Amino acid sequence: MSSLVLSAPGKVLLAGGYLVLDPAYSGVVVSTSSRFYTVITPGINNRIVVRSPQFINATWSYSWSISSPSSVVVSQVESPEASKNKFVHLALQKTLSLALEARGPAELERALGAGLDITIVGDNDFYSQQDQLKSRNLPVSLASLAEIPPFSPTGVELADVAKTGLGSSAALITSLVTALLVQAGLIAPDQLASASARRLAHNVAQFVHCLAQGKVGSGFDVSAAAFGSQFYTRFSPAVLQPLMDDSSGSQSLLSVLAPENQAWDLTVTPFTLPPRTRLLLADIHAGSNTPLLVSKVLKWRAENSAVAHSVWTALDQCNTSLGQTLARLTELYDRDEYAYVETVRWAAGLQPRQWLANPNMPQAQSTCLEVFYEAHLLTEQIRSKMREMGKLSGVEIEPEKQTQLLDASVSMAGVIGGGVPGAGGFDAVWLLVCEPPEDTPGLPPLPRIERLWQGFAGVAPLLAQESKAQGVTLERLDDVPGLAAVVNAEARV
Ligand SMILES: Nc1ncnc2c1ncn2[C@@H]1O[C@H](COP(=O)(O)OP(=O)(O)OP(=O)(O)O)[C@@H](O)[C@H]1O
Ligand SMILES: C[C@@](O)(CCOP(=O)(O)O)CC(=O)O
Repeated sequence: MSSLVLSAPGKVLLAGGYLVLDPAYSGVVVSTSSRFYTVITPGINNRIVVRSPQFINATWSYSWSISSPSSVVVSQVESPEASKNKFVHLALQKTLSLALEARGPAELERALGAGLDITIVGDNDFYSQQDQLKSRNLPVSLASLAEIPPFSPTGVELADVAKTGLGSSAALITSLVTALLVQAGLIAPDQLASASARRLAHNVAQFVHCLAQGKVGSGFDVSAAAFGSQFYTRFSPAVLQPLMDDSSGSQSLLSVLAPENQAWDLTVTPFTLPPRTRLLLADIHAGSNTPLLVSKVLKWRAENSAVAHSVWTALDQCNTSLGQTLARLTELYDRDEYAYVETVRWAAGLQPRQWLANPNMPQAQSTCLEVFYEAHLLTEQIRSKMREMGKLSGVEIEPEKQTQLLDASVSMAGVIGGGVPGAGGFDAVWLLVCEPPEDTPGLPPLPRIERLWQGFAGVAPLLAQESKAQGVTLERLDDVPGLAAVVNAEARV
């Protein structure tokens, strides 16, 4: 059976939380190796059946009707036990409407055939696996997480799952919308990497995500899902306003969502973490209510504009410098790989405050070390400013428990820095850790940090690293471990 598979990564906003809502400021976003996958296979009975096999009561069945020449209506097929999924329903409705507008009814009928079967799954990291580890009697470690089968069932309904904050809805929508755009012939599979295909996928996903959330956020999560790790400056919400206000669905989607539309004024500057460093996330088995945190912080900002302006300005300087410093490390690697790798070996065995202590360090290495140390200082300054923002606005941006976890973690040998990502609160926290070559003497930082975290109740690492692939990607079913098994198990039900 032919299958079309699209994946999109999750995200970690290392720096720029709250600020990135304002187009005057940027964020540093890392896309994660943890991804959402959408698999489309031919269906039957003129139905689009969408299944999320990791959840209980998560199959949604839709019919469609095309009234010539310009309207398609996607309706959920009612059944007493059917739950609703606004995100999935809107992705279908809006992407098929766009396909009808762009390619006409005959092409849309062809794309839908006798129906579509769609399976959606997310890597285990999007959901806390701590209960799984407990029930399997496994110690809390990266090795144990790797033993949990891919796309493991959560045992609960979608509304009740403990999320880790990696942006499940943005990754889900981006993979689903892009898969539908490919299925409908708006994106040729071999063109997906092109700038215009990616922009189309981004624009449609951004619109659907905003509509499903009922508001236009900064959109950094959808941008990371579409384009990969980046420095992100938001688009003006005005570009989407006509579509957000169009309750009758009569507005042209194509004129707003087309990649050529210059009103999409976001800035995406591709970025990667420095070589021989690793992103490491700590799930704290909780998850944040981002909209609530955002509304409180923005209310405080509006009521205290002078103080807020000085906090925002100071934070922005640190955030921008952190982005530049990380990019500079990659440049230093490109310029002198040997000196860079020797620096990582040295830094991996010492706490940051000891890094600059050797007066006999060769010049090229001490230059590298100074930049690593600068990155460390900046992450600490950002944490301190974020705590100040939280204190002033009465919001737990870096709650006391995370402060303890991060303080202990960032004083470990080989840890460059860390922080609370995005809106902060109880989402998984991040660290950037040195990864020295294997022949480096001594225990590397990663297992030492795992051991440290085992002393913190309710804390577990996640497998996620930085995504090697840039943004939304066409996959082969058999190349993704465990994916064919979940899709085929579903098909047998
Ligand atoms: N596996 C899935 N299958 C189908 N729909 C999903 C899935 N995961 C998420 N969703 C959709 O996304 C919605 C959750 O979106 P919400 O904005 O609350 O999460 P989020 O902020 O992206 O979460 P997080 O950043 O913590 O991962 C769900 O109600 C559902 O509609
Ligand atoms: C607070 C905010 O800037 C970041 C939220 O990030 P996260 O979903 O908590 O990772 C909100 C936004 O950018 O839409």
